[in-house]
Amino acid sequence: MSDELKGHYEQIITLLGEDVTREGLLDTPKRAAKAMQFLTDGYHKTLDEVVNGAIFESNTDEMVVVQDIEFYSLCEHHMLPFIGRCHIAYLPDGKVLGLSKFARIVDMFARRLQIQEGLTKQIAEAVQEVTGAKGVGVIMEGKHMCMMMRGVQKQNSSMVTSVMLGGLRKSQATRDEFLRLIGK
Ligand SMILES: Nc1nc2c(ncn2[C@@H]2O[C@H](COP(=O)(O)OP(=O)(O)OP(=O)(O)O)[C@@H](O)[C@H]2O)c(=O)[nH]1
Ligand SMILES: [Zn+2]
Repeated sequence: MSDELKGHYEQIITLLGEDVTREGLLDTPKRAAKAMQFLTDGYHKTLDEVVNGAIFESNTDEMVVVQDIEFYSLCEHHMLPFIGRCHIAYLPDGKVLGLSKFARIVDMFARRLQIQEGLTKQIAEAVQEVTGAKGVGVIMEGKHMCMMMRGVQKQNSSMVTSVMLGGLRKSQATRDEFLRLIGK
């Protein structure tokens, strides 16, 4: 697979007008293939693997917030990066999830071709599925290279998306608490 991808990168680089035999580019097709495979390795992961059983019993029923999880994704329209921060809140129902697993869930979905809205929803639904929480909220703030480096070239724009499930959807007060905790 990697060799095939490497061959395609050789063609792409040549079609872009470069000389793949010049010294600086000799290993570039291989590196590019490897980098792209890393940036899309979310396709080869499952929620079970990523969570690895790190669900713990707990009698806490207060909101838990994990904020400022950085993400790096690729937009499905241009395959250019969009990057930013993700904030996750949940209302535990007898179980809590290992802290690092929130970041692993974010990476698993971010390392695919995505639009930010879909990414936000997939993360929220995954957290809901593994924790069985009474409510889940996910807010993502992203900067899209396809809007900054090309196209309309707006360097200061960012996109905010949110998905609220269960108690975070139903209760304005709970949503407000989430926003307050992340300083919004
Ligand atoms: N809603 C949404 N749109 C996105 C996201 N990433 C990129 N886009 C948009 O997808 C659209 C694709 O529009 P097209 O007109 O088909 O493509 P294009 O000619 O390259 O568009 P421009 O970017 O306007 O030059 C653009 O408006 C992008 O800004 C995303 O995560 N969510
Ligand atoms: Zn794009």
